[in-house]
Amino acid sequence: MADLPKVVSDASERLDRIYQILDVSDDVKERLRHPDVSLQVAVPVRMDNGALKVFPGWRVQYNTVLGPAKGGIRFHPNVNAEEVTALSFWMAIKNAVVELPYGGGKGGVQVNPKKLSKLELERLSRSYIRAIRPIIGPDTDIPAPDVNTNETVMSWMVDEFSQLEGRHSPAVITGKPIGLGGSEGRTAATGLGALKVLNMWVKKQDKNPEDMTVAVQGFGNAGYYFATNARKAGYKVVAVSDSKGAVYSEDGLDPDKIYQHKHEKQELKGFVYCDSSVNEEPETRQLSNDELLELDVDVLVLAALEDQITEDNANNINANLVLEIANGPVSHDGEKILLERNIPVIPDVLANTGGVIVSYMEWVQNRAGDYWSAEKVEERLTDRIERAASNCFDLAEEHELDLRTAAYLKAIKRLADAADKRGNQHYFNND
Ligand SMILES: NC(=O)C1=CN([C@@H]2O[C@H](COP(=O)(O)OP(=O)(O)OC[C@H]3O[C@@H](n4cnc5c(N)ncnc54)[C@H](O)[C@@H]3O)[C@@H](O)[C@H]2O)C=CC1
Ligand SMILES: O=C(O)CCC(=O)C(=O)O
Repeated sequence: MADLPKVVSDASERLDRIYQILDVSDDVKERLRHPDVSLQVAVPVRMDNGALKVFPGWRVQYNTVLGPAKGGIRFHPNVNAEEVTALSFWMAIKNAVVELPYGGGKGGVQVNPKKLSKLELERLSRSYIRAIRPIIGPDTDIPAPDVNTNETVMSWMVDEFSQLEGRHSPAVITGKPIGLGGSEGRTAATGLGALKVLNMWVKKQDKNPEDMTVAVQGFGNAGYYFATNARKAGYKVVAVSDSKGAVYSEDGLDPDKIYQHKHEKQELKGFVYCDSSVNEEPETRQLSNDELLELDVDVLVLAALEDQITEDNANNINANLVLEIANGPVSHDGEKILLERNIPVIPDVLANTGGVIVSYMEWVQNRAGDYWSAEKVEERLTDRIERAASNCFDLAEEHELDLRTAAYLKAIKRLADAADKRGNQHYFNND
């Protein structure tokens, strides 16, 4: 038997604590330690110069006891088997936390998409779908966007799958543009959902958004929609960053102006804001990414990549609360230090579920052929994510757990119940 995935060994202490509270059979415990399917594929691409280049790709399905696998596709130079396995495990947990009828799924290609032309990117997207086609489908595994993939990439992928199947198959992938069966509200859902969870926490602490400062690491899809909605809700967004650097203003930034600048220049660096009617000096200043992480703010929001807070820098964090929108931005050891220092972490498996919740609604709409208004989507998102947040906050209080362990407790209970109900033969089809 291969070594256990690192994500499982990292979570083992947390799982042991959960098994003290929940009665979970040894069979289910053992099954949860291994992904169902882990597929590595070659993704060949004809480059514009005529050469053939092969990129490694993966699709992993982790525990599909609750339903088909669901989760995004990432294009990034650091993608590897271990990362995709961890991301698929977290998808299994988060889908169970928000009570979706899905297991965990995640995919990725090890590539720097910024170095590809648009046509090369389209060929890569189609080639990846051809490679993973045997294991995906509306009833088996439903991909979606993640880092460096977007609705255009999803359109090419749906088109490729539909051509291979010989029929239009919009429900195979979510995060599509509205004209191709996408849902209202999907693009903003991850950032907006995270804000709704933060608002619940703030209300519970008897705090007021207007008195709170926020720094946001990562200014892509998730970070931008969080920041712009947080500002509208009254929080003061004092800093944001992308991979090349950060900008800061004590008086608060306007995320929409920064978005415009980033769109024009492809980076935040160089963004300077000055309200000349009040001040001739620039009100913004540039920071390094590390400086952003160490700011003395009420909420530090992590919306970039994994392992941004680890045992190496957790002692330098000065925020009062960490909100994880990225998947896995605080390492296992980093979190231990934060919790010892009384800095709570609102975990990814709760905070970033807005995206997959609206993906689920897109899938439901595709299957019913009935499309909903933006208001209906937001109302359903709010209802589902607030219910999950409230469950996790209550479980944390009741069992004196940190919020991540409380979320895992809820998830493992659902996964174990479903496994038990499916019966012995589900896991032991040779018995
Ligand atoms: N887009 C979605 O619906 C969902 C995304 N997530 C997670 O949220 C995170 C971000 O995803 P997206 O916004 O979709 O990706 P994206 O590709 O749109 O944006 C990522 C952003 O992070 C920045 N970044 C990368 N390294 C950085 C660093 N060291 N410091 C500061 N900024 C850095 C990039 O420049 C970019 O602005 C990922 O972990 C993803 O898995 C989770 C749930 C759903
Ligand atoms: O929308 C989805 O299906 C999944 C999004 C995703 O990859 C994630 O939540 O990490």
